Amino acid sequence: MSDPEALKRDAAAKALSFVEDGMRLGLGTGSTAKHFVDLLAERVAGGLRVIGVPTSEVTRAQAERLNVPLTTLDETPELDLTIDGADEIDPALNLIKGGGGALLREKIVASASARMIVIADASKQVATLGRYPLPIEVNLFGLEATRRAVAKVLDAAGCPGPLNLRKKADGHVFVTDGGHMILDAACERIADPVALAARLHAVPGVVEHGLFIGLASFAIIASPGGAEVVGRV
Ligand SMILES: O=C(CO)[C@H](O)[C@H](O)COP(=O)(O)O
Repeated sequence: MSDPEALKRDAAAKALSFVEDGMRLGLGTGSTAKHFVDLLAERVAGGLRVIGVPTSEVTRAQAERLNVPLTTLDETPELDLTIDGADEIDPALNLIKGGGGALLREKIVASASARMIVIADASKQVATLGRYPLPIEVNLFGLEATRRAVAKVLDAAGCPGPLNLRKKADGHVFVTDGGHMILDAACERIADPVALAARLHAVPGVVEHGLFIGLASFAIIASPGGAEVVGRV
């Protein structure tokens, strides 16, 4: 059995080979992206000049601790490359993201980047998105009304539910960096991610959802045989 952390680190290490001196980077969130920031920091200590926009307060704290220079999208609105993990990756490189709750900033940062590399171990590859619960970030105002409207959209899309308000291990409601809540939708199989993405966006109160359509340029997938590029570099 391969060590999952070693696989994530392999994917992160390969992604580092696409980072060039002077690049403006989007820094992802999650355990795989954490490996990337660790490895990037080693290169920065060795003289690599980059500047990064973190996709969460957790990643910001890590990057600051490791002396990776940071900026914001207000100062640096266009980025060269974002490197981030994913919860699921389909053959068209559509993604489910947001398992770590950072989907809103992750999507803003990826959208501001010329390219996005997804790093993951092979367990994240699926034929059809939906096995992993789809995170939907919602405003606190009108939460129950929004939840019902989202449930209708999911029902029409063939998602059986349940639709759960995300809670932390201590039982308290999970609050995102933007001060919102997350509804996790059990879909099992998302037959048409593009249509579902559009319908979720149309619900007032939905801030963002974890379907990342057409944002990933390519993926680096690590398995015990090595880390392979999936898609066109
Ligand atoms: O979208 C994310 C956080 O919001 C993460 O990228 C996703 O959950 C994957 O995390 P990990 O690398 O820990 O499996």
